[in-house]
Amino acid sequence: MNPYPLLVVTAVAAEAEAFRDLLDPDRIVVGAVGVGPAAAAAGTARLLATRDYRAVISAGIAGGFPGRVPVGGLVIATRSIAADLGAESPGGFLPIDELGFGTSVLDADPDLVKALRAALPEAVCGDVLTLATVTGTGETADRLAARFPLAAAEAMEGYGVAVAAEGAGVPFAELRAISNPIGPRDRESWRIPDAFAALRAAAPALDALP
Ligand SMILES: O=C(O)c1cccc(C(=O)CC[C@H]2O[C@@H](n3cnc4c(=O)[nH]cnc43)[C@H](O)[C@@H]2O)c1
Repeated sequence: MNPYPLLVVTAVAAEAEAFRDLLDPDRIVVGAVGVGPAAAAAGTARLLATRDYRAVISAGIAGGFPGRVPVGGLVIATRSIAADLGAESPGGFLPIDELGFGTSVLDADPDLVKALRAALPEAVCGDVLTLATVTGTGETADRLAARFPLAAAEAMEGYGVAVAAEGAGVPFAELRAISNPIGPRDRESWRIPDAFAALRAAAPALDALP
């Protein structure tokens, strides 16, 4: 058995507190590193530099693509995709992959995904988009859904955590609980307690990861 702890990275303290008390601190370290891909990458890199970890998980709440995952549901990322990293053009969005500046798509570690799927059979598996701007119109939601037919959710940190994990040579995965549908902004309707309940229900699955 790998002796090193698992690192679970959330954006805000409330997400970390949602399940920290359910996890053995000797086996799983939970850290809140800030909102957005830059804070996620910098904060994860800082934590990974302090000690050895066997894997890193980006976890927290997210928006879900309507019809692909329900509010209150869980999403296991097969890939974390920086959906707004690239350039606009008259012919459409050009990801950095097409600009020759690396990749906007990072695969989750297959062994972690397999273990999460086994422990959370009710979770949806799909791409999770990382955006610096929360989608707030139906037009943007439709455009993203068409550009990313395999995307189940969007959040603001996964790709940043994945970049830091890749830089440190540590396996990465992303687990999201859906607090709101992606679409016209209606912050009052976000069901954060339901998403936190889903995160708490997923705590044993984190404990079971290799
Ligand atoms: O208001 C609260 O009680 C509260 C508690 C925990 C977290 C929050 C946040 O607003 C955290 C922002 C966090 O949420 C992710 N998120 C959630 N829905 C979406 C979305 O539709 N699009 C993008 N990101 C979303 C995101 O990862 C942020 O870090 C509030």
